[in-house]
Amino acid sequence: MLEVIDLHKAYGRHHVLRGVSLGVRPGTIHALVGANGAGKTTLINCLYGLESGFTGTVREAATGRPVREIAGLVPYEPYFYPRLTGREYVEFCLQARGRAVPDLRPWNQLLELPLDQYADEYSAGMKKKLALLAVLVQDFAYLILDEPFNGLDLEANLLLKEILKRLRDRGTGLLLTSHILSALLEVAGEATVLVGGQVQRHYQAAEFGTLEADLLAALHGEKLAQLGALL
Ligand SMILES: Nc1ncnc2c1ncn2[C@@H]1O[C@H](COP(=O)(O)OP(=O)(O)OP(=O)(O)O)[C@@H](O)[C@H]1O
Repeated sequence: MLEVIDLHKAYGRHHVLRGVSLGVRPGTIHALVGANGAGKTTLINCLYGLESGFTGTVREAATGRPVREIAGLVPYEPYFYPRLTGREYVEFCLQARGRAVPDLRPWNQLLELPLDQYADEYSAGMKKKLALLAVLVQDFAYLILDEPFNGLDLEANLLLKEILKRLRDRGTGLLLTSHILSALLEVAGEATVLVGGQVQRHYQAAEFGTLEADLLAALHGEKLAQLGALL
């Protein structure tokens, strides 16, 4: 299991994460839900070792290994060096981990990327797909996907949901963030709601029915009261 225990992170005086704990189990999709600025990306960056200067524990519980050794990350905004083709980017990711480069065609028959074009000239959706391709060909035990549906068209969204469910069924543990709550809750088995850098509540799938109403109340309590006076 990927474990986050009592994670605190501040940027200067801004205390962004305040005692966050959660677990991502193998064979489950765990949704990380929260408003803009709630701390989701910061949590992922701490978990993956892209941020330092935090307190608390982030690790794979069974082995104690650093998360980035056993997990693949699709960041919120994947970055690609100029003049690197899609194919070269995937090869670079694999070589950086000392892994052999497999035949990319089977996965790319699904994702349909122009792998011989420069990746920094791809559209936003194609960039997301390329970052996905780079982790899908690596067979990680865990995947951390920050807004994976962002920028994808309807077809790619449907396909991605199916890919995620099949990975889960094969035992992969997945941590997902998305502002598209319906897509997230459709695939997730559990969810953690972050409000202002704190865990507001952990939900199991059977409790998802109340999640939207709870979020509305937590984020917009005052506005709801105002709306009540209007409508
Ligand atoms: N490098 C940084 N330096 C200073 N403040 C930062 C930095 N990165 C993030 N923050 C602040 O931390 C807070 C949480 O940001 P974060 O990106 O983790 O939120 P988020 O939940 O992922 O939001 P979104 O849904 O908009 O992506 C925000 O107030 C943001 O301004």
